Amino acid sequence: MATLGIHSKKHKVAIVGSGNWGTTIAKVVAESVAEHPELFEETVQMWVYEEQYQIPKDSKHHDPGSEVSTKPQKLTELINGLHENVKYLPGIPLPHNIVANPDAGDTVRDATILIFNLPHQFIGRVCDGLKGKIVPYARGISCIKGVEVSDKGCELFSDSIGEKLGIYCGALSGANIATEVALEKWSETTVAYDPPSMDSKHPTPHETPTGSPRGSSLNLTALSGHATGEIISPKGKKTKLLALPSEYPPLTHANVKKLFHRPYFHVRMVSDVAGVSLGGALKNIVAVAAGFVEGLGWGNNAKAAVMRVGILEEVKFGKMFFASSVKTETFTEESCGVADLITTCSGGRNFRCAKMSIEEKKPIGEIEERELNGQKLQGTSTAYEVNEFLAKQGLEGEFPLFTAVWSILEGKHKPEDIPALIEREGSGK
Ligand SMILES: NC(=O)C1=CN([C@@H]2O[C@H](COP(=O)(O)OP(=O)(O)OC[C@H]3O[C@@H](n4cnc5c(N)ncnc54)[C@H](O)[C@@H]3O)[C@@H](O)[C@H]2O)C=CC1
Ligand SMILES: O=C(CO)COP(=O)(O)O
Repeated sequence: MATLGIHSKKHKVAIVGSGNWGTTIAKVVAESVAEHPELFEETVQMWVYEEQYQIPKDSKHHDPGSEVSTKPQKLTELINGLHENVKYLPGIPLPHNIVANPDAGDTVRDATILIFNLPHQFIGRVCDGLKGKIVPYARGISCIKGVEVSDKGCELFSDSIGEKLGIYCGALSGANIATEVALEKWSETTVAYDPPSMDSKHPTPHETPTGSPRGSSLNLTALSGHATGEIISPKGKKTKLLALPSEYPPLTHANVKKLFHRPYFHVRMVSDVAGVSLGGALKNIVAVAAGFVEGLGWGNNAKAAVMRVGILEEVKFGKMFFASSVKTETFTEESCGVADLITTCSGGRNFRCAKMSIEEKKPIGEIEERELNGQKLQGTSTAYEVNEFLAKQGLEGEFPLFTAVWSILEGKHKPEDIPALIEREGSGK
């Protein structure tokens, strides 16, 4: 059996995205790779969507005598010079082994582990630009909270990234308000990584084609000296994969955990990629509803009612559309499920902006623009995307809370209508 000591290569890690959560995860990972030099290369490249940014007067970096403070500068240069993402994660010192890179292709060059962490509306285009630029046997982890709705139906980002780039992609999601994690306040997270069987030289019986629940099949035909195989998504889509060469440490649960686990960021590893991804995506719609009732001044009982129905709709959505792989326990027992619902409905951006929109009687988009300094809400667009998907099948009535949020955003109903809308027969079952 191979031990880590005999692996001649280390994993190079790249982060695709550098917003509030993207930069926080870059910090987490940069600390971990420095702690595990036997597994990972020390430098972590982080792709930054380049923009000009002027350091605000109240920043500790503001120096009226310096050009850096008086004129807008490239964000990448500010991050690399100050070791801080002054726009999206101000006030948090970043490890010096993070390199901000404006060139996405250059960021991922030679990386065997790609971490995708962008607002979900941008990921499709960014992945298109990465095609042909990644190592063919790279493996991915999506930290994105959202779903992709298209003519093909409703897909997980882990699947659509995997399919576009021809790689296996797992997911990380949890009760993780970025600023708290960045400040190293303790939290838990869930990482779903179901190692493709072709990555193992000695597959165990349950990893063989007929035994694997996700159906990853092993075909030891040599291609460029590596084993190949294919992975089958929860929706039955097949993606051809090149095995991770044996020169690299295997990406077992234990090794993937080492990439993210910190004393202040506790990782639980699972295999339910669909459950983890859906918990993170769908709770954002519920958080908008929680913000609406809070904005009305209705109190904690009302918010709890919305959360109760919300988690039932999350599970129902998973079971109805991703039946082959989703586990109820992922929603009820893991950080990515009930815990994320609670934290986001308590203090997340979706909750806060929805609350303000009701209090100030202004569209939520206007509040987002004013309050978030370029950060993006995911709950509003996810409410539209999920509604589009449900409406096509005439299933809106099966998900009254998700539908109510869409309907309120559309101006067809008022937040005061939520109790009646979710009271419909069968709701929450
Ligand atoms: N912020 C948080 O507390 C948490 C966020 N998440 C999830 O992580 C994902 C990423 O969120 P954040 O890092 O917080 O992003 P963010 O909300 O800070 O968004 C800003 C990011 O979007 C980028 N951006 C803006 N326009 C773009 C364009 N046209 N193309 C590409 N990128 C562009 C900006 O450069 C910046 O990196 C989301 O799905 C979110 O739901 C998950 C856990 C916690
Ligand atoms: O996902 C989050 C916490 O886990 C953050 O939620 P918001 O995007 O609503 O801030």
